[in-house]
Amino acid sequence: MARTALPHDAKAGPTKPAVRSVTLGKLDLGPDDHFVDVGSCTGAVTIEAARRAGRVTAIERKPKRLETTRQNLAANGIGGVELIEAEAPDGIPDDADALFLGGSRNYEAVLDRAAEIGVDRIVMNVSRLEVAGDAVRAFKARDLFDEVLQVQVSTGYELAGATSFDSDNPVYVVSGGAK
Ligand SMILES: C[S@@+](CC[C@H](N)C(=O)[O-])C[C@H]1O[C@@H](n2cnc3c(N)ncnc32)[C@H](O)[C@@H]1O
Repeated sequence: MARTALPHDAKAGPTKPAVRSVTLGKLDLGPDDHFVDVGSCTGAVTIEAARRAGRVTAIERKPKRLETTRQNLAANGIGGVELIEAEAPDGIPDDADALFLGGSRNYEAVLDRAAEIGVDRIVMNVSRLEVAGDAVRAFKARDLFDEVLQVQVSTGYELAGATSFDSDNPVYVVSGGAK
């Protein structure tokens, strides 16, 4: 798999590489899938999803960040992604097979829409504990819940000829889908 270059940054994001791996593992994308990235921001998840899914739609409410998604997609040589400036659930297409919530604004309405159109795989990443609890309850209330993971990653770096570790904050990865 090609490395993901993110030469253009944004105030939020990117989803860290190891967390992207877990997220994309849960999404299990293939060539028949239409994937929707809600809150595409730097485009880090959009780019890696576009290498796997047949179709990708990226939705971002902030125009500057959507432009960052566009620039980073181009920097990775990826075309064909539909970019929508909207605040989801607006913009979510009827034929979505898999959906990622990287942004939590309106997430209950996004889950309502995902349940209504029968999205098969849904992943939401959350960093704040209380929001994670609320998100788990929201997945369960709509019969969308499968699992929540707490992902905590430490990355090795060289220190005095040996290896030490830098820790990232934990991320809660809530996953499931319409039954
Ligand atoms: C933490 S960032 C996502 C990071 C992204 N996955 C990446 O790798 O760069 C959250 C983003 O979601 C956007 N966002 C939040 N709620 C949204 C919604 N309902 N619709 C569209 N964008 C949303 C925010 O503007 C922000 O850019």
